[in-house]
Amino acid sequence: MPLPRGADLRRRAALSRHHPGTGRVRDSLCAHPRHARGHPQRGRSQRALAAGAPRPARGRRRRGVAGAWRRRRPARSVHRPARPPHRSPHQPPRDRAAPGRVATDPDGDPGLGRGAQGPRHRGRAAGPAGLRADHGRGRRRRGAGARQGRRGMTLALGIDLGTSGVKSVLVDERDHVVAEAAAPIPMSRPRPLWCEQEPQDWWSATAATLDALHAAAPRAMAGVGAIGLSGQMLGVTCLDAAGQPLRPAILWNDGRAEAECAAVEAAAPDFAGLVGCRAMVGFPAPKLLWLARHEPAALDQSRHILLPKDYLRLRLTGEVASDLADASATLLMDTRAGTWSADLLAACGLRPEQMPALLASHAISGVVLPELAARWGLPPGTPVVGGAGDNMCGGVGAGIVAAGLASISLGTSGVYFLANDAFLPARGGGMHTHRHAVEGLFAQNGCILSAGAALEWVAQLVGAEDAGRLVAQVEAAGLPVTETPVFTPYLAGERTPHDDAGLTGAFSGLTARTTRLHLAQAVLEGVALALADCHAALASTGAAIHRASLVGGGAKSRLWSTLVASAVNMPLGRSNTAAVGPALGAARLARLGVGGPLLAEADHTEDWILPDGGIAEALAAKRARFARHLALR
Ligand SMILES: Nc1ncnc2c1ncn2[C@@H]1O[C@H](COP(=O)(O)OP(=O)(O)O)[C@@H](O)[C@H]1O
Ligand SMILES: O=C(CO)[C@@H](O)[C@H](O)COP(=O)(O)O
Repeated sequence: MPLPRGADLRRRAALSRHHPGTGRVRDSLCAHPRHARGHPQRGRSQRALAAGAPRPARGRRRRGVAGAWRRRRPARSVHRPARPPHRSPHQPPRDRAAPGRVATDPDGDPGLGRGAQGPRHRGRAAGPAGLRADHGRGRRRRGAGARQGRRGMTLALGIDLGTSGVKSVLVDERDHVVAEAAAPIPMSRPRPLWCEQEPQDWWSATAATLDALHAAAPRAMAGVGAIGLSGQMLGVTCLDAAGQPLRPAILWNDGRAEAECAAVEAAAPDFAGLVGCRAMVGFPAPKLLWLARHEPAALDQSRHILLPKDYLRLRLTGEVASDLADASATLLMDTRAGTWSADLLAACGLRPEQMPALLASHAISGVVLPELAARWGLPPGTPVVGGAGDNMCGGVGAGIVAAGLASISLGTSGVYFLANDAFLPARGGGMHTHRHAVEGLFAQNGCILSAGAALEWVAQLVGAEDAGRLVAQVEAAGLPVTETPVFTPYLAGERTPHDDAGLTGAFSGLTARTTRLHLAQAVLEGVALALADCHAALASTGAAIHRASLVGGGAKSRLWSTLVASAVNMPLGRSNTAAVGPALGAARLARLGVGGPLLAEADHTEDWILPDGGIAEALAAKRARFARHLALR
């Protein structure tokens, strides 16, 4: 059972004495990513920087001068269910924890080998195999984890519930990832257009990563000052009063609710102006109306409707809450006001009490349950902050914390995310505007539904051992873009710019010389072309994109990164933490929540991926054929 709140706070007070903060103070302008060495716009006007500098970060930095990360009280408005949830009724009675893979600073925690590996999941490598835990700083950072343990320095733990798996990272006060672990999550497509996951699998995978981190880096876990949550967005999770899932979660790439979109939009006179975009398939509001129409009992019995990472919060802390950023994409909120809309809830058959309390992304939502803190060697009463959707957290992880900065995510989905200091609702083109995790900022988004998902699909199709190895073979082959087929990645319909759940994927230009590697490269190119469509949709709104960075698992590939840079014709920053960007962003929000700086280090960018003239020309030549595939639906 959850510890009584008063006891939690007493433990937390004790903790704050034992873990004095070490927040660093940096000049806010110098910390801006555009000032990074090698940045293409370095030295340009400072006005946008001054205007766009994130307010919370400045505030925290000032507090950091006092030398300690402040501890904050958990939000009062959060709700606790009758008892902590333990297992989904959809699961077999065994613990389905997928063993996590872990990578740590090789010298960080003595006595533990690096890269303890769990078994493969469905024949694919689990998690970000091959990522070095210290991201290439092993020699310079020798012994860092051990020192942290001795000095009691404060680390932040970021947990990212991606669609393909959970990634958890331990981040030190200089923003270095000292250990990370990953565990896969299965996905189910039980009917055409449907896409679901079991909340219990989210929790099992999360627990597996934290077990792995605890086993590999116990001292670092003992130094954790706060936890942040990032998660795949838009998932609908229906829970009973005890926190038990009533059905599998309906994911962001589920296309069942097309018929419900018009009815949802009709519920507000200026729907897009209120929520930030048109009602589109895959978003929570139409999916909830679908449940009201097709599974009314499940909706009626739901005591709580949660987003994916908020289910993790419930399991971690026993608290029911969400953050304003992730919740702003439900299409059930007055996005500017930051409140649930009574009209939209009613239109979807929802009762206001079914919705969680809303918090800022850096606000403390609760503390880790005592038995879990003991299991993972976390300090008793470790606070968990609001966190945000994975795209907002990916943005924070990539330093996208001022207007005009963008990130492009190559995860299961592909997302173009542009931070803005104005709320600019999207009125078409499959675009969507939400709140950013950084207070005062919003973000314009374009999203393609199958980026890594398309790569995974072709890897399975051609019998590759795993997607990463297939990409390595493609890179080694060096095939000219002029010789590969054209591929449209509409395997689950498409959101931006088409907003059409009925679109299908296609290859064209196959010849007797086409090999499995040609097909695989065509998929990478097709994703790049689809992201170029997002870029064009964003540009058509008049958006000024000063700089863009890559995040997500696909960013591990130089070829894929170059294809994307060439398709959008922009240099793209790529950091050593790109593949765990959302988890890093969640950790940064956690640190902010306990009085540390948002960005402790100016920039992680290791290299700039430049557009390649030849590739850009070949992709441009393929664009007309790519567009013609739309007629093949
Ligand atoms: N070495 C690699 N090169 C290119 N893509 C990769 C590589 N390794 C993994 N991926 C892709 O990265 C995707 C996972 O990225 P990730 O950001 O973790 O996604 P999510 O957050 O949706 O779980 C997978 O779909 C996989 O196809
Ligand atoms: O629907 C969206 C954003 O609107 C997706 O981007 C999900 O948030 C899934 O993210 P990944 O698992 O692909 O990172």
